Amino acid sequence: MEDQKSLDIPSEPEKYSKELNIAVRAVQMACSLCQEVQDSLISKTNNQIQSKDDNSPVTVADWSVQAIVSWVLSESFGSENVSIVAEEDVQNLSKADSAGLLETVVRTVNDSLSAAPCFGLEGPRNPLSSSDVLEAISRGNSTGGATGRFWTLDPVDGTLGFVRGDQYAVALALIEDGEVVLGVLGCPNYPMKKEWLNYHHRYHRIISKLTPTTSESWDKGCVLYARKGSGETWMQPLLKKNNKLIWPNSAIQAQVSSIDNPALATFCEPVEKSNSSHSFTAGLAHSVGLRKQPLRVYSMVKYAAIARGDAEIFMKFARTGYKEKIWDHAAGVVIIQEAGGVVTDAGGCPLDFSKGIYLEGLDRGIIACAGAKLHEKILRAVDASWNSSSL
Ligand SMILES: Nc1ncnc2c1ncn2[C@@H]1O[C@H](COP(=O)(O)OS(=O)(=O)O)[C@@H](OP(=O)(O)O)[C@H]1O
Ligand SMILES: [Mg+2]
Ligand SMILES: [Mg+2]
Ligand SMILES: [Mg+2]
Repeated sequence: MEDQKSLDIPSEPEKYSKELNIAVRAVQMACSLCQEVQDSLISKTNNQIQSKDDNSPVTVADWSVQAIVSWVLSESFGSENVSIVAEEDVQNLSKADSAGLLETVVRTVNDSLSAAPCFGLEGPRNPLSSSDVLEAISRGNSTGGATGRFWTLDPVDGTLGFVRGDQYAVALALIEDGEVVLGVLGCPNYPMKKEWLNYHHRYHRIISKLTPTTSESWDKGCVLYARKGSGETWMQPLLKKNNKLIWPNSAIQAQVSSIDNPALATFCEPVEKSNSSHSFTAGLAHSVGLRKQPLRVYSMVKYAAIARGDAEIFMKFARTGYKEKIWDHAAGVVIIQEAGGVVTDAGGCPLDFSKGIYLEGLDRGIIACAGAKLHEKILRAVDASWNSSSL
């Protein structure tokens, strides 16, 4: 009887389950949008790649994804409850000579939102106007901090990879009282199985013209997600616009690699030398006996690679003076940790998401490893190499 009673007590719903559910769907929809824009960027030579003040690229996809994710979150939770720290602003879009660009963004946003039901989301009753879209993008201008709840969004991480037809990611995380509690990472060009990477999307595109592919063979991308403290990271294939969503969309668990011997490990790092010192990591790799060539991959796909066990070490040592932003790391950190990995700065401290838009106080760089033992070894090697390097 006792047992019967306890079974009758409804179990407490998992914390953040609604947030996670909506976030994964929104990222799926964003990935679909990005794939369409990336295809059009590559097929046409057009002027839709803009430069920001720091000369970094920004595209229709960056603004459009920020608009749709912001819109979906606001609709789902009420705009008064949603605070978002996101990368893009409306400055370039609102210029007098940007009318054409804004029009393209508005069209892209409405095309994407009209397919919201395919992702299990509700779209708007009427298409969004330019000012609705600008407002949705601007809602990403929160500044974060140590208390309360906010989302952080990198609508397109690795924009350089994106415009080059290569890897990029859509990254969304929920932060509460300074801790990342949810992370969702969409990787539209990172197939569910690493081996399919060889089947590179460029070839894929050519082949797909010849043979219509089923969703099984077509899923060249994946979405990873994790909830802090669950001890689980999940990965699902990318949804196509007209596939019916069957939640949780055949997700499988992702786990870090068990390799703890540096000689057998693969390390990944940013593609651009200006984003991380390749010479420092090359010296360090040599000192710990890493034999494999570094895997240089754009974007937070590097975090995904560690979480899935496709690589064991990720290092980023930005030049002195560069301050890492929270949206470039939040989703990746929780996804690696819940998959069994360890992420800290080079001093072994956790990354601090409680200080606003930057990871303040970061010691030298970021080190993510498949496990604690390997992480320990890399930290020691960084210390040993640091003083003899010119960084
Ligand atoms: N100088 C400098 N140093 C370090 N990091 C920088 C720098 N400039 C930009 N960024 C940020 O790096 C983000 C891309 O980082 P990645 O690790 O993916 O680098 S790379 O694209 O592989 O080279 C990139 O993210 P996105 O702008 O979303 O693409 C930037 O936020
Ligand atoms: Mg980024
Ligand atoms: Mg970005
Ligand atoms: Mg950028």
